[in-house]
Amino acid sequence: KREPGVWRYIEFLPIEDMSKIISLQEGNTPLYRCKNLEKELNVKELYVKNEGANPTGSFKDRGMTVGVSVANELNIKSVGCASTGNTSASLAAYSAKANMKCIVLLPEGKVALGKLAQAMFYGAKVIQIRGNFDDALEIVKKLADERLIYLLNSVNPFRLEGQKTIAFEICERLNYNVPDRVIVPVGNAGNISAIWKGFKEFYITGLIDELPKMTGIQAEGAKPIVEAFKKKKLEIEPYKNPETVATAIRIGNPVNAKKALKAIYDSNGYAEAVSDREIIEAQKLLARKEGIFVEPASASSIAGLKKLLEEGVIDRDERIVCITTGHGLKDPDIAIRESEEPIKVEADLEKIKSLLMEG
Ligand SMILES: Cc1ncc(COP(=O)(O)O)c(/C=C/C(=O)C(=O)O)c1O
Repeated sequence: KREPGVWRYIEFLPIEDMSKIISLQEGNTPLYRCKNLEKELNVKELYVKNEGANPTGSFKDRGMTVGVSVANELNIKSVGCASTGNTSASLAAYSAKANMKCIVLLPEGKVALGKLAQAMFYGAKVIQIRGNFDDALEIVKKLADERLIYLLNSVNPFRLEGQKTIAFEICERLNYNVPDRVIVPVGNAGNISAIWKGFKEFYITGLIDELPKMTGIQAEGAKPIVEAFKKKKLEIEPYKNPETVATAIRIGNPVNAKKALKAIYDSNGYAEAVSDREIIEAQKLLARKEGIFVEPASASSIAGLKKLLEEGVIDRDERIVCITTGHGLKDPDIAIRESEEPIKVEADLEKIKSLLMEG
């Protein structure tokens, strides 16, 4: 009997020497049936695939276990990436286990606290640049061109090979009853492309006989893929200054835009943008209705579902899977800012009882 997790699907993964695999037992994340949210949103069948349950708290671990294992096979000694945070946290962890040097470039002041703590604590060399993610990516690409680092952003196809296992797990867990629609938050656009690749591979091998509509959600202030989709184009107009509270997807020039748009067109899917307010409301709804705490960017898939139901794009009787991509603890500042103030009081029973009465 095979262990669950990314390497359960080893025949679909690009590794020759299994002894070189670097794994933190990633994958095998929960697929929750969200009956409370179904009532709230008036949909028939809604699941949430919570990638926040991965070892470093995001779906990036799926891509990194494969990317770093391949780097290990190639006897690479130093790896690097640009990151809005989660990629750097994940690469720092996997490269530590692989005994590789790790350098990460982050947009100064725009990385959520938990992610910065991870990258630092796992021992990566953390460089904060005065610029945004896209500026950082341009630099690490040049470092890679000069062979100074092995690049593990999602321009590296081995990253997508690991992330496609999200589709495999959804299929297995639903006994190969493929969802009608899979909704994914989109930043650099690697994940939606990878998930589509996974469904297609299960289709080609005859394990499933239908394919889901791939639906990408971006933030209003960083939606080059949504704009291209609305014009039915394959080329994007990059954003010079992407802006959103969902800093994980604060990306203006997604490297996988073409792959993502092809996935959306080929699957008869859709792309939509949501406001920061809609993202935060969805983040709160998911926590307070289903007990699932995710970081803002993750909740954009829920915000997008709500919006597309209201717009009549998504039918209420579809079987829907929303991917939530990162744990809520990644961004504690926003969670505290968006919550009711704690009450400060002496440790006095009567006082506390009176507070309980207030309800
Ligand atoms: C929580 C969360 N949700 C969604 C995305 C978007 O996925 P892609 O569309 O595959 O980029 C990210 C991406 C983060 C980085 O790009 C990075 O960490 O550098 C994320 O962390």
